[in-house]
Amino acid sequence: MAVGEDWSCDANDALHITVVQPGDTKPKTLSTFHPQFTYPIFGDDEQIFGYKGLVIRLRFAAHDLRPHVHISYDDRFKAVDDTAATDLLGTLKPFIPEEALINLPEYEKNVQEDPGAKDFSPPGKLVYSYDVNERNYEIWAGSLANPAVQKILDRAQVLVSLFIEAGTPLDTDDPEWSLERWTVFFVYEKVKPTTPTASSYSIVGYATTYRYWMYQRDRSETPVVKDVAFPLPELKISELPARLRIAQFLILPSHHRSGHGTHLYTTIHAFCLADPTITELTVEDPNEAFDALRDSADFCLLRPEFLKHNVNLNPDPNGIYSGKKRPTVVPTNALIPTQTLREVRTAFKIEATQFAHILEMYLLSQIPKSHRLAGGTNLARLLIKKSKADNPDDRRYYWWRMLTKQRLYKKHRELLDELDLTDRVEKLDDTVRNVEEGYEITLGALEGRLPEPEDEPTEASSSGRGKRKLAVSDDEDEEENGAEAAKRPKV
Ligand SMILES: CC(=O)SCCNC(=O)CCNC(=O)[C@H](O)C(C)(C)COP(=O)(O)OP(=O)(O)OC[C@H]1O[C@@H](n2cnc3c(N)ncnc32)[C@H](O)[C@@H]1OP(=O)(O)O
Repeated sequence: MAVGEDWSCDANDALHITVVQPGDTKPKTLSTFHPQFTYPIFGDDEQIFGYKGLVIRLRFAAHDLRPHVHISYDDRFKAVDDTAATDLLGTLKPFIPEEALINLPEYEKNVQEDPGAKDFSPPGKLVYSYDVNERNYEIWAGSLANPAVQKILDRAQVLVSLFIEAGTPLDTDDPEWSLERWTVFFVYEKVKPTTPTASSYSIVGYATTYRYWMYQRDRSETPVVKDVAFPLPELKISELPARLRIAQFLILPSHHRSGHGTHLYTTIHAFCLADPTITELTVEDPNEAFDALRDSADFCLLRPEFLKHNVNLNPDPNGIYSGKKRPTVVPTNALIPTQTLREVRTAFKIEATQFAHILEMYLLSQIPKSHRLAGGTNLARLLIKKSKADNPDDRRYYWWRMLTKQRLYKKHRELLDELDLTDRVEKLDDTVRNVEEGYEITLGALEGRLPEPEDEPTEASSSGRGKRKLAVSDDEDEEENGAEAAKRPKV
């Protein structure tokens, strides 16, 4: 063993995840991919010490995710004093079920000759079917209290540590009443079985969701102390008002960017709409890719509703444009139909911050591009002229920025109030620009996919000047309930 030889390797490269299905004589590979992260298992450096040519193969049967771990390497570091090769099995054991540790021939036999495969159907109920490129897919949903759901989830959970940043596997040993809060959605492809005894299902992805009790107080009723008889009637958690929260959401890499994530998300959303006890759909720690998916899906969902109600920014709120006095507050109620929007949000069960994002994106899309930053509008001129700009689309854009700044200010008030006025204005300007750029990316990605609205906004020119300080107070009686419910890094 040469001194200074490099015995470390990248854990993400060493770990191969393989989906298998029965073949002619032994299981064959359907897809293979590497994890996105291994730090929850191998530490922050994602390095494994003590092996050359290391391959850790984590196999899953395509239908029921029967797992297997197989480790192979060319050479292993011989321990010197305290320095020894990583104990691979010991490190992996907390993350994989015990059943994954049998020998490979036995595993292959189990997959090849699985007597239950032919009649296997995903656990729970079939809730949605769809086609992509002439391939059929199904989404099944079941309670985590169902042992069949639990079994597949237990087998899949290691993927959370490998693909969802800061994701933690669920504890499926919880008491039944708690497991009943969880609904797991599985996406499967319906395939032609590879052998007469093979399954016709192949995993694509899954999501876990849970009911999160929502406190609701009827403010029209004065609270009174009541005499009630004990014991109190038993409460069923499934009957209490709740938010539904998406905890983990995963599509296997071999199926990415084919619309499965969107189908899964919209199915979960439809599940919320159909359940009268669920008031809102929220998401736990969404990442950037999930945000992009959710924003596109929610935009497509809400856009027809906004069009139906002619939602648009009023370029002349309260006749201010024609008046002499400049407004000192953002006249929200005069700018947008707040009551209608509240009703749309409630009906569609979209969480408040997410709804605000989609509304802002929609209102921006209604301003012709040449009057937005992305189309090269003259912002310096607009900031002089402000709400007195001659062109209604310039005024719309001005008010769009003010509305968005108002939301951002409310959300980050504590932080912003620590800054002096000039820095605060600059910070808000930077933030609104970032937000706008993000919306433009999503709108750009959706371009061409959306039906053209009948009344397209018109293009026009702008000019003028003026000066005024930033107004961030609000005249809207805003509904605070749940506005910050989901943890979301996005502003
Ligand atoms: C609550 C949570 O669990 S957050 C964690 C989410 N899960 C993960 O990150 C695990 C690993 N990644 C995945 O499972 C998948 O990549 C997902 C779920 C993020 C996306 O699933 P997909 O099936 O690929 O999404 P889908 O094909 O429906 O994409 C819809 C849109 O979302 C956006 N999108 C999807 N993936 C990405 C990405 N990696 N980066 C940026 N945008 C993305 C795009 O706008 C895409 O439309 P396009 O493909 O036409 O451009």
